[in-house]
Amino acid sequence: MSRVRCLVFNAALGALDYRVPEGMDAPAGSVVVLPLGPRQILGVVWDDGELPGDDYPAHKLRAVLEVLPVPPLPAPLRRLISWCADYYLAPLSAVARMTLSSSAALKGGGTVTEYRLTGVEPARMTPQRLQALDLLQGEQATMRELAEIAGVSEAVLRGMLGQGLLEAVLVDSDRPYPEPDPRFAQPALEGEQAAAAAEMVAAVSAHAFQPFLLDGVTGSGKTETYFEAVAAALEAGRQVLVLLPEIALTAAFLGRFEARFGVAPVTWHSSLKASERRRAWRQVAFGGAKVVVGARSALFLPFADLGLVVVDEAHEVAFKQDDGVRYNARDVAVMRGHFEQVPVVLASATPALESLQMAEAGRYRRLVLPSRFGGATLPKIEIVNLTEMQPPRGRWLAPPLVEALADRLAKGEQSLLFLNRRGYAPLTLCRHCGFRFKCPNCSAWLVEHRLSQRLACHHCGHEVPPPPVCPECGEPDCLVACGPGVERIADEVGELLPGARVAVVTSDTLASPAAAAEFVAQAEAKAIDVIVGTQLVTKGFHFPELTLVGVVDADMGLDGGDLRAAERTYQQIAQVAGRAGRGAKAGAVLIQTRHPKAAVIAALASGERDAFYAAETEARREAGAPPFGRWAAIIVSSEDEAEAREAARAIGGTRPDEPGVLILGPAPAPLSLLRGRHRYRLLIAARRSAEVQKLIRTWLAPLRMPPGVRVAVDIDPYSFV
Ligand SMILES: Nc1ncnc2c1ncn2[C@@H]1O[C@H](COP(=O)(O)OP(=O)(O)OP(=O)(O)O)[C@@H](O)[C@H]1O
Ligand SMILES: [Zn+2]
Repeated sequence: MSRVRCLVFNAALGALDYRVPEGMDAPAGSVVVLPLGPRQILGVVWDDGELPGDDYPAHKLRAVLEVLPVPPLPAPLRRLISWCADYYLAPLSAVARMTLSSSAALKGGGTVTEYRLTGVEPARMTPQRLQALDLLQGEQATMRELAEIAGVSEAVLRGMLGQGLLEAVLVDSDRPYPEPDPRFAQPALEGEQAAAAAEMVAAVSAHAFQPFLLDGVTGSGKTETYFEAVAAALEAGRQVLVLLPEIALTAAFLGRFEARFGVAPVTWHSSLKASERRRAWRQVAFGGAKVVVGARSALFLPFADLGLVVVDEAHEVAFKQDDGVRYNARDVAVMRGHFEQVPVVLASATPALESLQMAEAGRYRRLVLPSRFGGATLPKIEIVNLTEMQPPRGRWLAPPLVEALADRLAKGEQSLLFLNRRGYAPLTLCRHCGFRFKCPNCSAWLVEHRLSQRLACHHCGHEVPPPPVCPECGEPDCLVACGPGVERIADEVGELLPGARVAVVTSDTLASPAAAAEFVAQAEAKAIDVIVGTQLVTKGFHFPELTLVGVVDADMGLDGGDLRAAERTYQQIAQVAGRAGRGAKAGAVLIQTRHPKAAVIAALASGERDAFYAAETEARREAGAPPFGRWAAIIVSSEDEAEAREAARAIGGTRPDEPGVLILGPAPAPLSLLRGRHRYRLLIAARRSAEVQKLIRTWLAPLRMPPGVRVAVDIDPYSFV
């Protein structure tokens, strides 16, 4: 009889032992159905000796009920899951659950019935049918998903099915994806591109772990260059994972991929339909999905034969997940490459300081693309000193920027204004009594969104329509908007340049890949004159006719005292500046600031990136901050403020005393109320050599917290709110 220890998806249960019945094959990694009391639960057979368990007597063991029809999770992936759980102090089951991310896929292949429009005109039109006919153009999905897309009930759709307006289509969830062709349209690489590509290609062929930092200025052709490594992996018959920081970038990426490889890659993100998830997951596991492009969650997919991992825009903070398992996808990607024994490419024009440091230390191989492709020049950067040139009252664009916008409009060229603030105004108050609109669940102001006519909290999603009278003093029509958001800047552009076609681009307006694709198409067709956007438009996009970038408020990210404030400001502004002048026409960038002498602004203006990074690196080294020290945060929260405070104090009271480890706090978090929970923070700052995880584990393990208290550990934190 063979005995297996299984990981089950309930952290409280730990690992459980089962018996493998005669004739059943259940090697490590097998996804299995297990009996537990009267229930059946999902589990994964784990490696012998890896998980602690008890010596439950062999004759009492219950038998594994079934091995699910998917390949066992491969050994490198199991090691990655274990590593993540250890490193990020997360329950193993929580990490493993990120791998088993399609429950339908586990049940095997099969057919799904989907529906689509037939093109038949209805005998009787109703407003709901009209809406469905409009919104379902080009869609094919299950009834439930179509109902969601169309915003009508399933009953309406069933009625349409009965009338022949919709038809059923049987979809095989195991149908293969078309294979990308590595030789479909090979570009001729320029000298430095070719040299960088050759190194990456060699590493792919060697099938050995090798992290690369592909450090190329904006528009240098990093994508084309790493595509050669992708091609090499395809030639070798292996799979590739490309991680992008946001779904909004996927649309542009798909087009470029298809132009190079003949077909679109497989996509993986949270807005996939259930049937697409099932198909993608299974094809990844069986090796039929050759190239997967996805958000950070794609990192835990069960690739059958991975040959290369690429993290594009690798400096992006969006790779850090700040709830559930708090991991950094950039770092986990490197670990995945390590366990899979394959190269990992981190591509960026503004690498994270951590990544540059790793290159400096010789752990990553740095590949440099110093100039733009095709002779395009980097844009000219000018500072607009707002203390000398003020916009008129109630406006945010200073005269030089307005002039430059008017000039581009007259020439038929495109402009981009960057302000990292969604909505119309960040604060709304009553002119009469001074009342400020605050979120009831968070310590944050409500942000006015005029397009959707809402006051919204950007932390918890709480929304209210703007009230006709002040809720405090009852005065009608008394609300004033304070400060600018992108919508307000768009209004200002509309007033200053009446003919301009203005597009607001934020996560609100580009919520889906389809919306993003539409925006890219419009911008490429020159149907947009001025783009006003948040950080979403700072990277990845390539619009050759865009010749002017205006940074509305360069100082915004600098206050707050965040560890990475200067670095992030540098990255965002350098990235958005990089959108200008990518084609034949030269670009210009105007940066509005009240602090032209601040080191980061001066570095942007002079283009002295290396000097800026060097100074930043020295400051971090002196402060013992990451990457020279290890930081971790403990966040204690409860719906009850006193309970949160007490729990945080109790944790603080048992703090370990170790040389080289400094523990600060507990202190109320800057965002002291979030989604209805009161929050306290502790910060652990340790020497690089300290075993921070072990220290936290032994510190927190004996503490018993009231059920309403949550204690979250954030290793290498990015957020300090
Ligand atoms: N060798 C090449 N042959 C043909 N076209 C190229 C080549 N290299 C780059 N390009 C083109 O130049 C443009 C800029 O390249 P790309 O977008 O890959 O730059 P990037 O370095 O990724 O830029 P960013 O970091 O600013 O997003 C693209 O349109 C790309 O197709
Ligand atoms: Zn809120």
